[in-house]
Amino acid sequence: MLQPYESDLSVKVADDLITEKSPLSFDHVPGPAILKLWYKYWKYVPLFGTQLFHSVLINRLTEGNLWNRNSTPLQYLFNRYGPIVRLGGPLLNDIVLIHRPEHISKVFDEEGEMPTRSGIDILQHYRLNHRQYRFSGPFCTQGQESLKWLETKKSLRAPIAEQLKNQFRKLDKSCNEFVSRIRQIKNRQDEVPDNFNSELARWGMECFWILMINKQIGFLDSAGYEENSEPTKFIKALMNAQLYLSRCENGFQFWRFMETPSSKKLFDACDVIDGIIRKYIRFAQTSQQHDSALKLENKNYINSTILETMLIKQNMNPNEASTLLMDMVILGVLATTNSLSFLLYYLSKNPRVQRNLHHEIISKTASDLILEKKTFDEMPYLNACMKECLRLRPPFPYLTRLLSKSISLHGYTIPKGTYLIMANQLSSQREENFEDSEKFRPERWMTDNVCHPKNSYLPFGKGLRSCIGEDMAKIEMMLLITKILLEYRIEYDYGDIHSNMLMMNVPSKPLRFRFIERDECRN
Ligand code: HEM
Repeated sequence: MLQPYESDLSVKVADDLITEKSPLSFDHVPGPAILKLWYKYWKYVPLFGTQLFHSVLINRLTEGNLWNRNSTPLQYLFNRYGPIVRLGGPLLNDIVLIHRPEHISKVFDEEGEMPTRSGIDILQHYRLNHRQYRFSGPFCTQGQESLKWLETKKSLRAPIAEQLKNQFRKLDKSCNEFVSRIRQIKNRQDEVPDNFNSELARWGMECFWILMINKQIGFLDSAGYEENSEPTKFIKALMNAQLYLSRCENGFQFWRFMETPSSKKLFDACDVIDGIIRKYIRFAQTSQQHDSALKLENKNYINSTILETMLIKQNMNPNEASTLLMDMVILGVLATTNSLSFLLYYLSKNPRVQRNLHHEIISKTASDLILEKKTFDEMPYLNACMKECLRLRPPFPYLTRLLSKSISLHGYTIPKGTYLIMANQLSSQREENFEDSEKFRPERWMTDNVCHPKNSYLPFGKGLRSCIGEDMAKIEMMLLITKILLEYRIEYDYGDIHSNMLMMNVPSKPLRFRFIERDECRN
């Protein structure tokens, strides 16, 4: 039975009252009435850790014994209270959890011109307080600042699409280098070492800089692996940043009051990343001065790199550009490489799918056909495999929005200022939205009439604040999978890999894949 929020248990929620015509007040939204600190819950809302801090006490709080071995805490809450759950407290805005596609649609339909999502407070703190910058970064930006970001974002879309086409050959080359690297690092049982995720991060960074500055930096070169090389320093800092970002955000946020070991390590890692990014910003500024006369005269940015576009066309200062690039790296590049890890895992666990995909790849790359960006439009199975992986393991399991106006959801009035957590991973794993939802079945995306409810699958978010790196991520992932499968069959012999939360879904175990040479196997 549903219980109304707060202590007035005498208020009964009659189903027939729940109509859009006469919305019930917010106080009727069900949710845990007796709040109790509960650690397990917290880790399932990591992205939201920020705004939730003052409600650390609230967010892990719930009624009775929440631990249910068969479901995540979030599922428990939905099973217990229904499709709309209110968590709230005396200290902060209320939080409402939703998962139904029609409710998610409604939030996006009404998100307005300045949508706000939950930021990442420790990153904001790093920028605004530690570095004294003025831009808190795209992931954190809110209010008026976000209008400027949205303008920048709009102007970057065309250059990104342009560079994905123009730099395709370089991306292709870096994927070939990665494939060769696998050959160097796998052991006699064809197994790659435990740190394969950081190898993938090197490849992700190489692709990132190709697209931003049209150059290969050498993350996959032998010199780039030397202990004191810039790529090695960058990758170490990146992995540390991911780890300590998550430690600072999830859990009690002592860093708000004083420097903690985790915030220090995070800031040190961010300083290294910032320092290296700034070096490329300085290069771009120099080359900009060099030929800016020509470019400005012709108002022609076609030959500019994305970084130059940020600096020239968007007039971003180095602090702003560095902040944007750092967010893209820490959250975007790692989201891509973690998704790739899961895709490799799913392919290794589903030999039939891997075989079908290999056949498609062979047919498209037969004879001396040169791979091009548009080749992927003709590879439906590859696209389907990627979608299926992002359905089961989207890097960001939640989307969040701060309501800019009151809306009516499921018969309740949800007031302006409420934080909405939209459980998109849960939504794309519910049986009513996807049949056999737990299975990795790319074929579900192959029919003309894909029948899942609108907005039940949103790995890249939606609306004005949706992911700017979607095409980059997709093209890079498809290119690398194609190259890998052309050379190797992938196997994995260990226990199931689930996801851990490190600001995003990351594989719970080392990626000890076996890459077996194609010419040693029959398929
Ligand atoms: C598989 C890879 C990726 C996934 C699944 C992903 C997913 C997401 C999601 C869910 C959001 C929030 C959207 C929303 O709130 O509606 C987001 C935002 C963002 N992503 Fe990605 N992302 C990926 C890769 C990338 C890459 C490669 C980059 C850039 C290099 C990037 C840059 C960004 C930026 C800058 C934002 C903030 C956009 C804004 O606030 O307006 N992402 N991403």
